Amino acid sequence: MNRDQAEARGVQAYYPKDMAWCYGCGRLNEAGHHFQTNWEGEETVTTYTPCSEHMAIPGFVYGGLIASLLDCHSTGSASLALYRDQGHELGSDAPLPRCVTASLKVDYLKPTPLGVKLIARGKIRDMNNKKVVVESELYAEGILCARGEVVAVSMPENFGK
Ligand SMILES: CCCCCCCC/C=C\CCCCCCCC(=O)SCCNC(=O)CCNC(=O)[C@H](O)C(C)(C)COP(=O)(O)OP(=O)(O)OC[C@H]1O[C@@H](n2cnc3c(N)ncnc32)[C@H](O)[C@@H]1OP(=O)(O)O
Repeated sequence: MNRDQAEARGVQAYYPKDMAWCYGCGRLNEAGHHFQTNWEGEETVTTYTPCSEHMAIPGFVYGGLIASLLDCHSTGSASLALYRDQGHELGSDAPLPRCVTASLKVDYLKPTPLGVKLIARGKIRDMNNKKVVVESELYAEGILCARGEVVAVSMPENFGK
């Protein structure tokens, strides 16, 4: 995959197979959302268009879906940020940092409409070599509908053991 393709596909296209099953962003999970996150300047961006099955009340998106979007957007953003900090961009051969969610906070500011493209925009607020704090805003048709703050942490070698 070259750098142009990587930019079109996002960081999740680079997760190794055993890390590509996440319900939110794993490309190998057929039932999942396949969120894709990439840089846009100094911000990170993930887009998704929810359909009727993602309903909370008629016309509006279930908050859990918004949390999922902000979650994977943020762990993807954290991987991108650590990777860039190490001097790499997508398309390079160096292994990507693996990040999991330590903390996820969502503020729901406005009802989020179904059937339109949602755009999550993230900023890296704080970072060291194993922790990244990502603040995000979620827009629908230019309206700020939710805010998220995630602490993403490098996945320990002994994760789950
Ligand atoms: C060729 C190779 C390429 C590889 C590419 C791989 C890329 C793909 C990788 C992965 C993709 C996976 C798909 C996406 C995943 C989507 C997101 C999810 O759903 S993840 C599942 C839900 N999350 C969990 O199950 C975590 C469970 N929790 C834990 O495992 C631990 O609690 C963990 C790792 C989060 C923290 O472990 P500790 O507490 O031992 O780590 P300590 O070293 O003490 O902390 C590190 C820093 O984090 C802060 N921290 C830890 N927990 C915090 C919290 N709850 N709130 C705030 N800060 C926290 C600490 O204060 C510390 O900060 P200070 O460095 O000192 O500034």
